[in-house]
Amino acid sequence: MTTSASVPAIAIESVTKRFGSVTAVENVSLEIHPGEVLALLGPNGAGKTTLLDMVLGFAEPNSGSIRTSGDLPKRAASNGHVGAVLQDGGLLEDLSVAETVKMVAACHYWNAPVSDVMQRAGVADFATRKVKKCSGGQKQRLRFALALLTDPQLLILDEPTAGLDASARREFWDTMHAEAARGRTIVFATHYLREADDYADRVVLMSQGHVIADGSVDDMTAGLQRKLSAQWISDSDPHRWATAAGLSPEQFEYDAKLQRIRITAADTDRIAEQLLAANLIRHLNIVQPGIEEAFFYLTEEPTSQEVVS
Ligand SMILES: Nc1ncnc2c1ncn2[C@@H]1O[C@H](COP(=O)(O)OP(=O)(O)OP(=O)(O)O)[C@@H](O)[C@H]1O
Repeated sequence: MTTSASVPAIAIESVTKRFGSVTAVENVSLEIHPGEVLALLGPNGAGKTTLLDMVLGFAEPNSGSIRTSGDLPKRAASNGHVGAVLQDGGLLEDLSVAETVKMVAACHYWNAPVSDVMQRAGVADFATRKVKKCSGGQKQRLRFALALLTDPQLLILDEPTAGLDASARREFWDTMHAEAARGRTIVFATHYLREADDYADRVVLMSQGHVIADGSVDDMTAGLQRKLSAQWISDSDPHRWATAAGLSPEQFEYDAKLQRIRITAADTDRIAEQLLAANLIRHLNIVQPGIEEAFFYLTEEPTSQEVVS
């Protein structure tokens, strides 16, 4: 596997894709560098699959250009420079796992040693099992083995762990992590925000065909409000304190039964210092917003799905 740091792994320039009256992707530009692990997030219909399909050469943009390792997507894919794990890429149910890998290997002009690929993708242990007897997680590993056959510099994964249980997801990502450590560029679309947080160096958030945020999870959560909670231990009225501190009723809550205050604010550190200095609270807890909060805030998805620890 060779990578050149000077040529972007993927260069997307002002790309727009329409389906009739629907604009699935609008004027998107992105540069993805060799060795990056990038998560593509966004609500249903945001344009993630359409963008990945264009990167893989399955669809053509209406305008703009895409290059993968400096090449046209179709050429890069046919040269084996790009591997893809798609959610429901077809598999022949009556073949065994090993037969499937060998058959697909035979279709390539060049392939990495089959036994090595099977080992790396974690399918060697169930190599003789028929595809129809494999679990969802095992089938995804098999698709992953097929994607690795040409030793591609770039791996594109569209919702690779959709429908898998937590342990199958973790096993899949452990394997993927090892491939990222080998310097492969990995771009994956997911609805599991935790996966983006755990495995990606960079997160691109799409909504309605546009890129609305691009950076690390820390960048995306930096400006969000934190949540402070603590036990109120003073005889004074917490509401009076909150008003004097300039907190609005939306920012301040007091549970008289539990004697706990809850504050939502950007400057919780300063507020905590004041409360502690005046000996008003104990058992202080400040929660930093995570990727879920950033996602729902930026995409304005309903907050009922918000996960607050
Ligand atoms: N072949 C197609 N014909 C017509 N419209 C399409 C086609 N493919 C996608 N679309 C539309 O383009 C928009 C973007 O869809 P896309 O599948 O790219 O979104 P997504 O972010 O991958 O969504 P999801 O998370 O639900 O998979 C949607 O409005 C979708 O209905």
